[in-house]
Parts: sequence; structure tokens; C-alpha cells
Amino acid sequence: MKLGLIGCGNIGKFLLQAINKDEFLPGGKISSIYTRRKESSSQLAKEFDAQFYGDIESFLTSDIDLVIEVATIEAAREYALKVLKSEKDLLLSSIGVMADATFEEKAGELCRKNKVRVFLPSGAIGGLDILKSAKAVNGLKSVSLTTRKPPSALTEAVSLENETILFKGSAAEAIKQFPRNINVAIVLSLAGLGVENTKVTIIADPNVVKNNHLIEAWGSFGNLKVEIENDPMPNNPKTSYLASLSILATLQNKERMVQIG
Ligand SMILES: NC(=O)C1=CN([C@@H]2O[C@H](COP(=O)(O)OP(=O)(O)OC[C@H]3O[C@@H](n4cnc5c(N)ncnc54)[C@H](O)[C@@H]3O)[C@@H](O)[C@H]2O)C=CC1
Ligand SMILES: O=C([O-])CC(=O)C(=O)O
Repeated sequence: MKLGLIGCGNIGKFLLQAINKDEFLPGGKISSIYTRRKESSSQLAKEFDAQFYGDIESFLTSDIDLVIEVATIEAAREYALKVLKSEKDLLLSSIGVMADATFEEKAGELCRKNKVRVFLPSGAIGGLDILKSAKAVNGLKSVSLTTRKPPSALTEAVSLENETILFKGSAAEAIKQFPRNINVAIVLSLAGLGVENTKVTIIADPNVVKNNHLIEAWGSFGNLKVEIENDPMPNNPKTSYLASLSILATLQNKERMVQIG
């Protein structure tokens, strides 16, 4: 599997190390990197035996089968459809871009036309398998997400003394207000009740050091409660380590003949 990377921050560097150096994806290699930072990315490309591209067109015509986006929602909006038009599979970390139903539809159409696929990893949360099963006979009635992070992981603005609710509303509105923090709400919505019907609360809490996500749901299957206490990535407290692991796991599972879950 020949892979291309859009963005090369925390998750990108994790993937370069895990795939190109530590060989956690047998037969896989990140061979092309596209970013807007020529100097630092050329250096990284050299270190991990990949090729750096400063323009998206030559990146997309390079010899790759699948593109991994690990940049931002804006970057995903700008490049995702181009990736599918160029007949490459796509794995998105900035899943928030899929909150836009028209965009999701266009992506689906391009997939059908060009026989390519989009992968949306579970990221920093879990329990999506249960929501998908619950939804199979329209039996899912309620889904909510409560995200609790240290203030530094949510806002640059103030240092808080007490826990503070920063947001309460739909997943659609949450991703508009917190595009760097709540991609998990959109994958949860896609697996469950959609962006308008998925309830989100975001709390900045000076008493926690981990990124905590609590998912609660109920329906004809029963009740669901999943709580994840995520260790943050060492160099970016906004991002949970599990988000990086879930991208690697999605790539590993993609090739398996026996699919689990
Ligand atoms: N699904 C999930 O559970 C999670 C998803 N994310 C998503 O993953 C993204 C990456 O996370 P990190 O690596 O921790 O962020 P980061 O901030 O460490 O790295 C992002 C990189 O993307 C680059 N970039 C930004 N705009 C770009 C553009 N237009 N073209 C090319 N490169 C561009 C930046 O220069 C930076 O190096 C986040 O922005 C977020 O959207 C993050 C955490 C969890
Ligand atoms: O990493 C996390 O805990 C969640 C996150 O930032 C996101 O969903 O964008």
C-alpha cells in the first residue's frame, strides 16, 4: 500500500514513525507528503525516506493508492474531492468536513464513479459499532457526547479555576464553533442520528489532564454508556493519542479478509 500524507503535524509524524520506521503496517509505506511548509517537511521527508511535494497536483499524480488527511477541516474541504477525482482512496482525520451533507454526497458520488473509498476512523472515541447495530432497524432514539478537556486543549483564551461549560447544542453547531476539537462528534453523528440530532456538551475542566469523552445512547437495543479517558499526544494536547492509533488501525484492518465488528 503506497500512502500519501496531507499535513505533517503530530498525527502525521506519528504515522511516519509507526509505518516507515517501526513497520506497524506490513507492506505499507508513506511515500509522498504534501504540506505548505517546505523547509520542515522536506527535512521530515528525507528522514523518513519519502518525497515532499509543495503543490497538490504533483502530489496527487505521484505513485500512491491512498491519501491520509491529517491537517485541518479547511484543508480537507479544499483537497478531499480532488483526492477522489484523482482516483485515490481517502482517509480523513478532519471528519468535521462531513458535517456538510452536500459535501458528503459529492464525496459519495465520486467514490461510486471512480471506484474509490473514503475511510473515517473512530478517532478519539469508541462505541460506533453499537450505534450502527442499533440503527439497523431504526431503533436508535438518543445519542449524546460530553467532552471534557483541560482548558489548554480547548481554548487559548483564559486560564479557568472551575469547570466551565463552553458549549451545549447540536453536533452541527459544535463543529462550527470548535473545528479543531470535536471531529469526534461528527463521526458519532454519521454512525448514529446525524449532526442535527446528536447532542454535544463541551466542558473545559482545570482538574483533568486527560481528554475525556462520554457517549450515552439509548434505543430498542438497550442503553449505552462509553467513557474514554484519553492521554493527549505529547506535542499537541488538543489531540488524543487514540486518534493517531485509530488511523493506523484503520489502515491495518483495510487489508484483512476477515473483518471484525
Ligand atoms: N477524528 C478525531 O478523533 C480527531 C481528528 N483530529 C484532526 O486531525 C487533525 C490533525 O491533528 P494534529 O496532527 O494533532 O494537528 P497538528 O496541528 O499537529 O498538525 C496539523 C498539520 O497540518 C498542517 N496543515 C494545516 N493546513 C494545511 C493545508 N491546507 N495543507 C497542508 N497542510 C496543512 C499544519 O501545518 C500542521 O503541520 C486536526 O486538525 C483535526 O482536524 C484531531 C484529533 C482527533
Ligand atoms: O482528540 C480528541 O480528543 C478529539 C478531537 O480533538 C477531535 O475530535 O477533533
